[in-house]
Amino acid sequence: MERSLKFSRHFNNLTFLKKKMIKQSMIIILMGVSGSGKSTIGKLLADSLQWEFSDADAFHSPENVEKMRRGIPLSEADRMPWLQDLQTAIRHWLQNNKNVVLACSALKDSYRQFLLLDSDRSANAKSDRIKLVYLKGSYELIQRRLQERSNHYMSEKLLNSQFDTLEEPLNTISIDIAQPPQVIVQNIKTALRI
Ligand SMILES: Nc1ncnc2c1ncn2[C@@H]1O[C@H](COP(=O)(O)OP(=O)(O)O)[C@@H](O)[C@H]1O
Ligand SMILES: O=C(O)[C@H](O)[C@@H](O)[C@H](O)[C@H](O)COP(=O)(O)O
Repeated sequence: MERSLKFSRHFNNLTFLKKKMIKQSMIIILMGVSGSGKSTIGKLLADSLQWEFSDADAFHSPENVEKMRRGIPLSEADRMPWLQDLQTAIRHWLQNNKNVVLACSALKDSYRQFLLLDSDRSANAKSDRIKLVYLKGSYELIQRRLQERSNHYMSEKLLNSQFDTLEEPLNTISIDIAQPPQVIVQNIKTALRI
């Protein structure tokens, strides 16, 4: 009895040490309105870290994509299944210890709460494995960039509604997007200390 108790304590200590030694993966969510540079910066950042890159655009249903193509803003109900799928993906990455940069508009506080606070089941409160980075820029700058962007379904007419829906995050790393892409990537890495 005494022996088996000792063994089980020893085993628990080993499991604890093993957990501490395995470096836990991280998810960086790059958020901001359409045209703020989430995909461009996200790919560069993921490349420079040798992490996976994922674009939340790819999680939208064909119906959502068609709506945005026609210049109709998504409703709360349109976004719910999309956010649900993104939450499932984040859980999967965390469980499989994958480092991922995710480009995702995450315009409202409630969406961020859903993705950041409710995705990491092992976290008691806020997950420290999911980092949020806000790509911040003026309407005029982003409008100019959207006018120059081609091969994208998103109608530039939606920029007004994107800004109307946007709730700027507080107490979050906020990066000025007026800089060249490589400078932005370096600023994000510096801010996150990675
Ligand atoms: N820092 C930057 N400087 C100049 N152009 C940029 C910068 N970031 C993005 N762009 C350009 O702006 C447009 C929108 O960027 P994109 O990455 O598609 O934004 P989002 O994914 O947020 O919609 C693209 O044509 C992209 O090449
Ligand atoms: O919630 C939304 O209204 C959309 O998610 C939107 O914010 C997102 O930005 C689009 O997917 C367009 O794609 P781009 O951001 O790449 O333009």
